[in-house]
Amino acid sequence: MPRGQDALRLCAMPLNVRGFEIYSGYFDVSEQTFLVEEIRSCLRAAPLFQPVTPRGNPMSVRMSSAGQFGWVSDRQGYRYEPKHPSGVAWPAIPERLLETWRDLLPTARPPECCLINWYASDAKMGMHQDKDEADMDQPVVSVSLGDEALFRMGNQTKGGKTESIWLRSGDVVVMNGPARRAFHGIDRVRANSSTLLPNGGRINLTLRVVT
Ligand SMILES: O=C(O)CCC(=O)C(=O)O
Ligand SMILES: [Fe+2]
Repeated sequence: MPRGQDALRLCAMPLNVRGFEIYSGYFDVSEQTFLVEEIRSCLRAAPLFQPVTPRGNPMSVRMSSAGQFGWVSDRQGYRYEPKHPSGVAWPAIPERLLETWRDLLPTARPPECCLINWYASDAKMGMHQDKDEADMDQPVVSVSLGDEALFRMGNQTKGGKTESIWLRSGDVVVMNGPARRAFHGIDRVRANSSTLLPNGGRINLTLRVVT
């Protein structure tokens, strides 16, 4: 159920926080439900796994990917791989997400990875930069589904002042320009703040150009 161009334009004015463009309520509930179904189908082909940091610490977020490349982390480091750890190819990126990318970023190259992050209510993601991509001038698009999460936005170097915002189900964040290289992370998830996912938790989808 692709949404009409007019509907897309209605939410074209994002909130700008330190260069992070936040499209609040970009997806309505029926579109969120559709996306969850699409992601469930991706996860049947490429199940969630628990990544380990290069230092050997398990991450609290479980992950998988769709697209030509998937992001993985283990003792060998952070990187993109053409296959899921089980050896199967990653499933295709759902068309609705490709459409969103084209809507928000008509001049960017198409995304080659959709990282699927799954947060249980106690999961978080430490402050980091997205910097495993070859062309860091290409934007990143992030979609939030399910429980709300406190998203912290910092600077292009570690430390300094930060600002936080609660991301809700259906929100989309574009990281482009200086914000593309800015530190960011998820401090916490607010349990039971959404009814989208029957067992609670949060899904974050991050679209990226890898090569
Ligand atoms: O979960 C989020 O909203 C952010 C995810 C993120 O920063 C990442 O996957 O690199
Ligand atoms: Fe990130």
